[in-house]
Amino acid sequence: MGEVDPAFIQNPEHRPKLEITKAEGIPLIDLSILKTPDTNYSPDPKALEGLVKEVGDACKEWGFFQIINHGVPQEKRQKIENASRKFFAQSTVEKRKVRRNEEKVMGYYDTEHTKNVRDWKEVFDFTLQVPTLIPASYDADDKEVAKWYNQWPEHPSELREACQEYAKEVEQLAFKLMELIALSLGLPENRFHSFFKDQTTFIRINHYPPCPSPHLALGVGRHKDAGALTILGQDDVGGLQVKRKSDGQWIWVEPNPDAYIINVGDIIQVWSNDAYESVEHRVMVNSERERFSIPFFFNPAHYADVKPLEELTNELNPAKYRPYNWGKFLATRKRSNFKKLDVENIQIYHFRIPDSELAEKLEQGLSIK
Ligand SMILES: O=C(O)CCC(=O)C(=O)O
Ligand SMILES: [Fe+2]
Repeated sequence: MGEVDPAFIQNPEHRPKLEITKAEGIPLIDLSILKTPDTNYSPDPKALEGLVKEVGDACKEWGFFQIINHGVPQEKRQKIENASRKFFAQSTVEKRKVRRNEEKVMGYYDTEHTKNVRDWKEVFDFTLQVPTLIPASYDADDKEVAKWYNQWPEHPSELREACQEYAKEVEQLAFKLMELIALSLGLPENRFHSFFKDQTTFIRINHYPPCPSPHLALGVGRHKDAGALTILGQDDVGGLQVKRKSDGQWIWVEPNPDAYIINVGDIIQVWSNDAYESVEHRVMVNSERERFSIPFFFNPAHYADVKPLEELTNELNPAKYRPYNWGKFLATRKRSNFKKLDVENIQIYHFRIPDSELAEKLEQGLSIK
């Protein structure tokens, strides 16, 4: 990646301003009360109630928050970061030995596009479950299921173990967070667990090299995460910006290498019937320092039909989405990642029930009362 190829250049309205808005940041939440000193430990109910409220408020107001004292050992995080640095420092030829393609969906990739503009980054993807089952195609009538396997590079040889150990730790955290989110919606704490039985979760290691034109390109263009929940570790460089719900301003997320950034994905938005929204974010690059980040995309089983939870809908708050199959949604997304399509990617609003129809349902609901 030398000078800026036109493929990387954002339309003027999407180019980042280099003077950044630091404003009041996304909420910082301390999870230390969840730490389990022994197996019979359960947190003080009052403290837990306070924590659940903090999580619920953050999901409602921002769709994003940071957590500290999250229980993922610093040493595991260091190990994956160190191995990743070594991996990306190699030549393109070496890295492309584990290049992703239409059949092998996991591995190295350096030409990803977000909203049809190329991202200034290279990535390495791996799944948690091996193999991960996923529909073979995006065609709704095709019932064939394919298997995703990981591709591990020869160098550095420690990358594989570092990734697997890290994934186990973050997975536990992901379940804990889903419990807090369930409680915050007034649901039993294990309400979401079964969706993740045959999860399609994957982890991405992002490397953003220094960019000669940070005012024209983005590390990742504006987007929302399609899965349930994202747990993002980032180094001390910074670059992530979140679109503030209250006024649509792009807010810089102050990097804290001890914390994780959590964001609600599209699936939680649908499950919660819009009580919590998946929020747009993007990544700025800079001309001096490379940056690393590691998102963990917590995704349900491919056969999950995503729809508003019955407990969260009623005649006065009818379901705002038609059900959609997660596997087909993901397969459609993966397909367009490879080709720079001129059409818009599949989005949850394609499944949204039109307001006029919702108003009609609401009227019917009211007349029953
Ligand atoms: O690198 C980051 O801070 C965020 C990356 C991201 O949003 C993504 O990969 O979906
Ligand atoms: Fe993202």
